[in-house]
Amino acid sequence: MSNMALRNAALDILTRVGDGGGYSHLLINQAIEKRGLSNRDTSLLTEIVYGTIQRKHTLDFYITPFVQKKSKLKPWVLWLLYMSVYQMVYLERVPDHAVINEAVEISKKRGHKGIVSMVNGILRNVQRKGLPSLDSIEDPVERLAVETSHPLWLVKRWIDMYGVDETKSMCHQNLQRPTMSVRINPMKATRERVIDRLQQDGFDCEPSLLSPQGILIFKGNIVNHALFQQGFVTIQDESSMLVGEMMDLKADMKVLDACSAPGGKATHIAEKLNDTGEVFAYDLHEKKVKLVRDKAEQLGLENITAKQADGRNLPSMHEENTFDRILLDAPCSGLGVVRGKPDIKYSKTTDDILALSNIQGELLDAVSSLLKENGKLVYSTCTVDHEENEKRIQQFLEDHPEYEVDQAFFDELPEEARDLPGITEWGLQLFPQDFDTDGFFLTRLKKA
Ligand SMILES: C[S@@+](CC[C@H](N)C(=O)[O-])C[C@H]1O[C@@H](n2cnc3c(N)ncnc32)[C@H](O)[C@@H]1O
Repeated sequence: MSNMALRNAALDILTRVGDGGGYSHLLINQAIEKRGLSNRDTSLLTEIVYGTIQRKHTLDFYITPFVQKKSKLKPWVLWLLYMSVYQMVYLERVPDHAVINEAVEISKKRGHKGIVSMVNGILRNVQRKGLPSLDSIEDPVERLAVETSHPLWLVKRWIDMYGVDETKSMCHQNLQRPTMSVRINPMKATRERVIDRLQQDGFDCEPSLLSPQGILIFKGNIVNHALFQQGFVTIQDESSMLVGEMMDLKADMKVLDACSAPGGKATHIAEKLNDTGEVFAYDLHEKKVKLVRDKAEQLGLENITAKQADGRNLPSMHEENTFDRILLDAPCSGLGVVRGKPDIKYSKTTDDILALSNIQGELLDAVSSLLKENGKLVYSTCTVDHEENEKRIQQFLEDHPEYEVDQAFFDELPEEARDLPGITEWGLQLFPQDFDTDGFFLTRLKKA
């Protein structure tokens, strides 16, 4: 693909994301598949699209002094400016003059002469005069928001919840690319053998501290490797692996995964049961249930039954006191995964958080009756917010005196995770800066 075509594709994706026409990770995947992009093109397209979205607020601060009537610009022109300045500031291997020439060529194809000369003028001014200094922002919270490209309301909310230092680290960590991690399938190979094989094939990888099944991959494309294609490993963030580790699973157990798609944790649970017992995996969306079935099949697991259901209706489908273990990996605002899905940090609102917290409460209430006495229920989210995590659990326990936090959970955490700042009486909030994982909350409750 030519450089021009690649940047045009990037601009299409950015403009669609900006219009609310899709999520960047899905649009990038579609573009890669549709155009059959090479590894080099895939990596540059991903870098430009993610990088531009990830830094959007900072880029806006940078271009504002150079643009008159910014609010009147067509969305594609604004995204072209963001995308170009992103490359000029953050991509050292792309020379500024090449970025400007390509932006001008793209403008010629999409707009009239006035737009072409405006884009050319703005980018040449940025190049000649340099960027405005972030030091000009006096308020330290606003500065943090602009510097790390987070909405101001979110930074303020996190500071109120977790303090300035934790929020600062989290905002900076959210700008880093997530480290790839995979989970080995213990029914097919040991972690040592998989690491040996990957290293022989030129991968830079090491064992995870959070899961004995986890491997961190710093260099190497696992998706193209036979071990991935043959179901020896599956891609999963380490924080999610911790859920399977903390479920206290034993052979022959009957386990409910109420919100299971795409099946990362359901398959982990099934592996831990060593293909004994039974995992009942549900999801609200039929289309997504297929992903759970596909993943189970890819990993060669036969102890998962995946079906469509609203988790809130499960009491009408199963008897009370049926399951030994329940996982509620709840739908959430996703503010812990903004490194990999940067669109999320701009699109979520406090209303979304409150609405999700209500649904989480309804799901918890619904599944709670299905747990056997002395059974254990793990609740998790990939978000960083009290409302959906600690307060959600606190409220549930107030409404359900038959439940309590299982204190053994804290002792069973991996040693490295026992003193984290996110540990409270309600569970563990993992911050992305703790282990370079997603921001993630998990806790384990037991039914007396
Ligand atoms: C955090 S994701 C689950 C990820 C999954 N546990 C995994 O590890 O691959 C939350 C899931 O909940 C599903 N969901 C949302 N509302 C639901 C409901 N009322 N009942 C059941 N599933 C629901 C979503 O479709 C989504 O797939």
